[in-house]
Amino acid sequence: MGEWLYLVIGIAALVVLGGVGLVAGTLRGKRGGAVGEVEQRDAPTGGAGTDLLEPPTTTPPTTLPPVPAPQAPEPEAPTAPAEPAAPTLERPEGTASRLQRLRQRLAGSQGGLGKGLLALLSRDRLDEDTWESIEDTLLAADVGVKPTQELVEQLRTRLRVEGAGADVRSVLREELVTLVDAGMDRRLQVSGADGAPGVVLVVGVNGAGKTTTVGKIARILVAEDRAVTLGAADTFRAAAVDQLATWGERVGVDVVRGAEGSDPASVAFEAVRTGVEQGVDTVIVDTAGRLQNKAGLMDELGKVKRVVEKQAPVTEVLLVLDATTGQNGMIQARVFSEVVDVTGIVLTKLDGSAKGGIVVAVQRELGVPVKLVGLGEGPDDLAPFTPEAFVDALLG
Ligand SMILES: Nc1nc2c(ncn2[C@@H]2O[C@H](COP(=O)(O)OP(=O)(O)OP(=O)(O)O)[C@@H](O)[C@H]2O)c(=O)[nH]1
Repeated sequence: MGEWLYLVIGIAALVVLGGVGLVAGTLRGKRGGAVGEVEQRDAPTGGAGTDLLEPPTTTPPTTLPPVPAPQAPEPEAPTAPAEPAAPTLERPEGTASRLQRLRQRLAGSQGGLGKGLLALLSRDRLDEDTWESIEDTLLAADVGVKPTQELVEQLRTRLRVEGAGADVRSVLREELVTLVDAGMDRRLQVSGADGAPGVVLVVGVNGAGKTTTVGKIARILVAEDRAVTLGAADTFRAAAVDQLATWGERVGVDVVRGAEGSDPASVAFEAVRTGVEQGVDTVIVDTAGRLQNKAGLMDELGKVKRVVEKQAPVTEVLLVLDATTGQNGMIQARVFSEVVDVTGIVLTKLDGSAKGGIVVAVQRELGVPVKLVGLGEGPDDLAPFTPEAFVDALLG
């Protein structure tokens, strides 16, 4: 009996131990499936009890950069609707510095004429050959035949009378100033009467520098704190209208323009009407310069002047001439002066021509003073014409 009891207890103990092992094995198998095959194989295994109790590690692999926590997008600050940037206005160059700068340029382009004359006149003997060379020098500079003969005659007389002690330079200076005619009134008529604006019509053939000159005059007036309106009545060339609009924008001056090909007279009328309405000091009108025939030109410019004068009297008609065109320029000058009452001449491109003598020739031809000279393509390269400064630039 005792032996049977030992046998039953032994079997019972074996059954209990086997059951415990079976349960533990099953539990271990369940945990491994949850983490994944690779990790289950490589992970260091601790004791069976610890695996069961601790939560699976969630540490990310160190080779991967930490994933930034997603952030809620920041609300964008409300932006005010963008306002168009105000154009930066240019400040045109003041008169004093412009004149000083341009005198030097004039001396650069015209100095050869004066120096050439001085060299010839300073010879020990002024024989016929020398006088002929003096004439040729003046003619080559476009002074014109009659003024050349007059000047040579005057110089001959004075140098003969004053003899060997004559100051050749000052004699030449005086005679040149007389030739250029210091007595003419060269002021620009840019002011109107009775509260009306001054009205300046700018005429001339295309390419002479009309539009550029209108822009440059506007800058001179703006530099003098005058209110200005521009009229783009050169409606035959769209680019001329755009060009003028740009000149205006740069100094904050209104430009009245019409559609391409519209009636120049109506644009001119509108420009002056706007100027009167806004109470500006000066309206400058750029006109078209088609020279296809005199009758057509006369019709066009005559009409512009007539309609403009319904608003305010025209105070100045400026004829723009390209100094480099020589005799051609003189022919144009004649035609324009027959069509409109030219009151002043603007000689452009004197910087690119050694033929400053055209100043004398054109004044003689038209009986009208040169009032302004263009001395470059820069926006402030326009200067009032003064005979003394001109002659000094010639003589260097
Ligand atoms: N060197 C030099 N060039 C000038 C001068 N004045 C004008 N120009 C140039 O001459 C060219 C013609 O000038 P514009 O003002 O367009 O001539 P325009 O008479 O109005 O001609 P359209 O616009 O065709 O009617 C431009 O390239 C100007 O820059 C000047 O005094 N010196």
